Amino acid sequence: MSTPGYGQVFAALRDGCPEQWQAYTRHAFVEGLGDGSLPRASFMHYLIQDYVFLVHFSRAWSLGVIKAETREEMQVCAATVNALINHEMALHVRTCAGLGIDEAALFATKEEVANLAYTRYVMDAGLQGDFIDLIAVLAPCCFGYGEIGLRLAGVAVADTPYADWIVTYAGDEYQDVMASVGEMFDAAVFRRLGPEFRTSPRWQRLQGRFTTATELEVGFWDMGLDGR
Ligand SMILES: Cc1ncc(CO)c(N)n1
Repeated sequence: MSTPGYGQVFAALRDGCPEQWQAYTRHAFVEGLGDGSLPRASFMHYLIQDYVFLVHFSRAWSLGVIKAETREEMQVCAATVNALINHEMALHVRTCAGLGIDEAALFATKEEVANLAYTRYVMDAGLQGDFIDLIAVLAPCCFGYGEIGLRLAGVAVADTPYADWIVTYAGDEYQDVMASVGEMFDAAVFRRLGPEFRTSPRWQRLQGRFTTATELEVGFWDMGLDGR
């Protein structure tokens, strides 16, 4: 199937680590969401950790407003922070509330090491580098879930209990934000590295950040499965 377009910089980074990208987006956890075979306990373990993930992920996106060099960059980062806090996290709150887990309990959840490692790596990469270092390390999370959501929406069995999750990421709200992030990322990289960005001395570092974040996404799914 064709891959949705989130811009040419993302496509170049993704194509620079095909094995890791495959391990992330075709992980057993993901396949279990689509065919409904994922154990409920694994899903809940993942979702509660993901709530905490999103708290720190939102903090990292907020750093984008600080590192931005144009109002457009600021605008896309601010809109993403809004989407994460006010929309995506609503899925987690709603799903957990249905099982009697209230938001105070979610916020107080103890982070698993794989979760902690991922978000603090993102935060540190963003603090150390400039705006495009930050977006490169945020990109696998954003676009990976966008790709996974769209693919699962096409192949998931009708009665998967995880339809709400799939729709959250396949839906227009998430996809529209991702399209604007992809456009902004292209413009941000062209602005700093020029159209021949792949030959820039900085490219390998951006690729390294992206690849490591992708590996940490694999670790996050593994953590979810371990919760069985
Ligand atoms: C671990 C992880 N990666 C990406 C996303 C998408 O925002 C998420 N919710 N959780």
